[in-house]
Amino acid sequence: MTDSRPDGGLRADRVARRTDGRLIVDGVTLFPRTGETVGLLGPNGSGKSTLLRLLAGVLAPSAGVVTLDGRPLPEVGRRAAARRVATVGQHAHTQTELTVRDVVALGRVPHRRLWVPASDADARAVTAALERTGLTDRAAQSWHTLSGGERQRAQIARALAQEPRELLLDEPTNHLDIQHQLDLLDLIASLPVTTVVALHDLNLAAMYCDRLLVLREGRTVAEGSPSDVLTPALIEDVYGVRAEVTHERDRPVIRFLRRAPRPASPGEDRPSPVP
Ligand SMILES: Nc1ncnc2c1ncn2[C@@H]1O[C@H](COP(=O)(O)OP(=O)(O)OP(=O)(O)O)[C@@H](O)[C@H]1O
Repeated sequence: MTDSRPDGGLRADRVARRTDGRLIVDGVTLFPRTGETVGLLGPNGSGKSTLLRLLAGVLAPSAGVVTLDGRPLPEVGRRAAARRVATVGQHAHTQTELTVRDVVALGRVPHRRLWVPASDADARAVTAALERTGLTDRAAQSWHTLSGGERQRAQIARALAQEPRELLLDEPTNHLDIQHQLDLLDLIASLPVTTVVALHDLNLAAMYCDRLLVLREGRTVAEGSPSDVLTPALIEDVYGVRAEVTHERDRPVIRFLRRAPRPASPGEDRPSPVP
């Protein structure tokens, strides 16, 4: 599905962020199409989280602009933006006394007026979000007793309860076992929302993203479909790792190649065995 409005949705136009005199995001443009899943790739420290925080309006750009339906984010206002854009960061901190359902219900806050009790629609959105993330059984459990992966899923559920049209995720598969990684990305890819997701796993990005944006030192070095972007040359150039790329059902599959350890030649000092 493509966006019929020329300036619709959440967009970053030549955004830069300077911190301590260093450009950590440098002139990045990202125009996600409605409903698509855009993967943000790049080595550690390349600016993925900072770009997500600029898109979320948590950080202000030093140059360039982030717009929501054509209006700069500061003009849209925090509350109105929160009804549209949900974010899941890398490190979620939430008051420990809350139950899982309470945490997920926080997603409804932007939709509720002050002092007005939760409506049936709020309760339905929370129940649906718990179901979609497989946390129904955990609803009454207190947050601080959850495993790392369950906390991650609860934060995704909170974002879903928000019923956003734009979803920003920073390494959402971090703490998840492989089954939950696949379930989560299946879920994200199936949602009728525009998603920008920072990922480290190139194979998961290849499987689930419609488009990829690769950053290095804050700058875009490649953008396009997974097949166009994830070439051996790009992977070696950006990550310094040799890789073999094949294709399955039009999606790249990446196998990383490490040089075999060089056998010691006769007479050469061998490393001492670990005691
Ligand atoms: N508040 C800050 N003050 C100083 N430097 C910062 C600040 N925030 C980020 N940086 C630096 O900016 C660069 C980009 O950081 P960022 O967290 O956006 O990278 P990333 O691509 O998300 O990294 P990772 O894959 O390791 O999560 C890093 O070098 C980081 O140290």
